[in-house]
Amino acid sequence: MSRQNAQILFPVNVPGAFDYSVPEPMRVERGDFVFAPIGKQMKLGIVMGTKADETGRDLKDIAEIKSTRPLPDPILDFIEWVARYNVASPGQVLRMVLRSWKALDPSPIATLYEPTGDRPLNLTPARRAALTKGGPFPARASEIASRARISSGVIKGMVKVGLMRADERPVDPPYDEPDPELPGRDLSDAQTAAADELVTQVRKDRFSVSLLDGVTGSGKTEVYFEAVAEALRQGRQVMILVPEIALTQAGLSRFGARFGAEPVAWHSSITDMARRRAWREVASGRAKLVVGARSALFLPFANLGLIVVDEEHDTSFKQEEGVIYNARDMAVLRGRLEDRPVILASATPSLESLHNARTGRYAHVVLPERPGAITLPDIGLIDMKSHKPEAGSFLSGPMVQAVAERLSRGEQSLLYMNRRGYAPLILCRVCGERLKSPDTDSWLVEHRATGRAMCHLTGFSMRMPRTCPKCGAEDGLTSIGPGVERIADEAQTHFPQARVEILSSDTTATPDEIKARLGRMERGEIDILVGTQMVVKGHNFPRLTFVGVVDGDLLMGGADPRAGERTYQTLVQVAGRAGRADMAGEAFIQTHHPEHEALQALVAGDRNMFVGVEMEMREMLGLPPFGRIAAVIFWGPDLKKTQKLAKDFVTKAPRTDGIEILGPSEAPIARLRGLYRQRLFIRAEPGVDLSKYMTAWRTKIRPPAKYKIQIDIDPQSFV
Ligand SMILES: Nc1ncnc2c1ncn2[C@@H]1O[C@H](COP(=O)(O)OP(=O)(O)OP(=O)(O)O)[C@@H](O)[C@H]1O
Ligand SMILES: [Zn+2]
Repeated sequence: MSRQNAQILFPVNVPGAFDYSVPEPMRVERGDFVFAPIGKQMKLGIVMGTKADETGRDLKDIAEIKSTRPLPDPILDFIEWVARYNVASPGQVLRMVLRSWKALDPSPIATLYEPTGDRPLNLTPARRAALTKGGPFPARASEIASRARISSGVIKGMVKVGLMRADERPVDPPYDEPDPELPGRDLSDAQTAAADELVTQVRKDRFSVSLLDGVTGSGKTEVYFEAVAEALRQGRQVMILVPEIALTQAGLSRFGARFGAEPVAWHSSITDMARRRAWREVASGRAKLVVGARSALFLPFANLGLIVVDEEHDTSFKQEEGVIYNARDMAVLRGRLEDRPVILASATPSLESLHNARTGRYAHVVLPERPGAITLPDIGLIDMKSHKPEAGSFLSGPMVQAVAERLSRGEQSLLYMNRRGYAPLILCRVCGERLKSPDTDSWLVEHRATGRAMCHLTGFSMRMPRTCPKCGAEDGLTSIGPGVERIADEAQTHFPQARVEILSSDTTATPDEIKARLGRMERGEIDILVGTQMVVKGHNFPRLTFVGVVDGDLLMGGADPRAGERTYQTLVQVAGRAGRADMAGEAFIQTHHPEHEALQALVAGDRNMFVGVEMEMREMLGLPPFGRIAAVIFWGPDLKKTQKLAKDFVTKAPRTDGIEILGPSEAPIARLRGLYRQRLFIRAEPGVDLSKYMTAWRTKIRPPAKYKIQIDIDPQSFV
């Protein structure tokens, strides 16, 4: 046998894998974890491939194989494909897979204590505290001690007298198994038909994509639960991707209720310990049901059976930093590499997915109505040109009237305003100065509840100044425009007796407060809820019958070719929160442009009309799904040099047919955290491999230190 060479990929941002020699008698295989020297360090990497050494090159030796489960083939392929598609380095993608090194080792073993069940009457206070306040059990002595505010010695004493039991156990136990045989809800005929179609795809046990396209409240979740149950019956694992803000306890409990065990939750704010446990259990194939935000896509499933992307149109599936990728598209790619079915669910599918369904690439599974006698809400427009509120007010007469009616009937209203804080602009009446974020092209937003002025782009915040920072005038600063806090104030002024609360993803509200507020809303303890985007996601409030959109024009305009689509999607989703139980719902949208086609389609309840107009426009302009686009953003500390970098980059464009270059020009956010931003768009005809083209282009220029070239394939954000 000849000596083996191996290509090792390290989780670092370098162009690719490095060749190493495998010293005899060591043998490695694709997917093995190894230690190898890189620079002066010994680093853990992964074997991407091996070959017989024919060249006799002088290569460094691999130092050691780590004894752990190798990464499965499909995820190795996935790493390479994600990198290629998004013009990133495979090492950066590997880093997203290996979020927890400790997960590669078996669970640490510790001495864990739990009560024996013996409970004599004459307990000392410390021992009683250990039993009543020390849980959940089993736990380490130190954990019990700190929860019960006693010393660890007490617990050891309890073992001696038979009140506690001590065992050596893994700290990270496996999760409870979901049970696919628990009964779901009784499905309507339409829901049953849809569920059957999805179950059939799961039984075929190979790659397919189904678009589950059902109106708001039609029971999409109940329907895809049947497909999930089928995959679990096969003994396989299921990955469900949801928008990050849908990962609330209420959201997870729904899975728990259906399958008898809480799913494994994966998102950006879980603890390191939870991350390690989840990763290890997913890799072993034991964790069966994972519900996660977009990064769950990079978990190393051993035996994946089904991928579901819920709210597939949602913009939060796009990661905008580091490796820029769209989790919905990458989920379809992962399904293809794993050769397993994928379900994309939405009440407002993206035009790309609709196009794929219409052209037959995706199966189209449609739920045209809500189950039973429940109907979709009626939607009306309020023309703000003829219903102008007084200066400094933002709710029109008809809107206030609609809320008043609900209040008199004991029903709930939701006022949607997608702006956090009190007012989006702080202006000096004396000198005209606007309060701006330092080093960033963005206005400061007044947050009255906390008394601060904040930048929503960078997180900068300062105490709300009393005098104008420019002219020094006292009491000259005034707030322009509405945010949720201001709308809540106005609603409270109209209805002094009403229980008004705000729901927004603010730094001031802890997850527990948000949970409590959602609970009060569900139980009918809030009359008027004023909320941002956060209220849109998947909530069911049975007594909510009126939705008022304070500013229907907010999402429109600008240079964003997706603005129409976004407006339509958001408004359908917000309106769709009304009348989901047995009381009919209604929605009003305040607008200055009632003639806008997205609004007209909404009122007519005619999605095809909107989609038709939008598709025609996209086809004419060669935009997705009829062509592809990429964005390039140039970042740098000096304006002139950033402009020059962008221009130089354009001169290096490889010559190919079917490519059009637009720009460079200043980005709408021209300065962020002190860095200037220039921007370029590339439009490609359908047949062009845009990723390959951009990769070739990218290698022709190396930005100077402190300058950055960022490539975004299929951009969703146009700032
Ligand atoms: N067949 C049924 N019988 C009883 N209740 C049902 C049935 N189908 C759905 N529901 C209930 O209707 C509500 C809406 O269902 P679900 O959340 O699954 O809809 P959805 O299509 O995912 O909604 P959206 O896209 O608007 O978030 C839920 O409270 C759900 O439990
Ligand atoms: Zn001033």
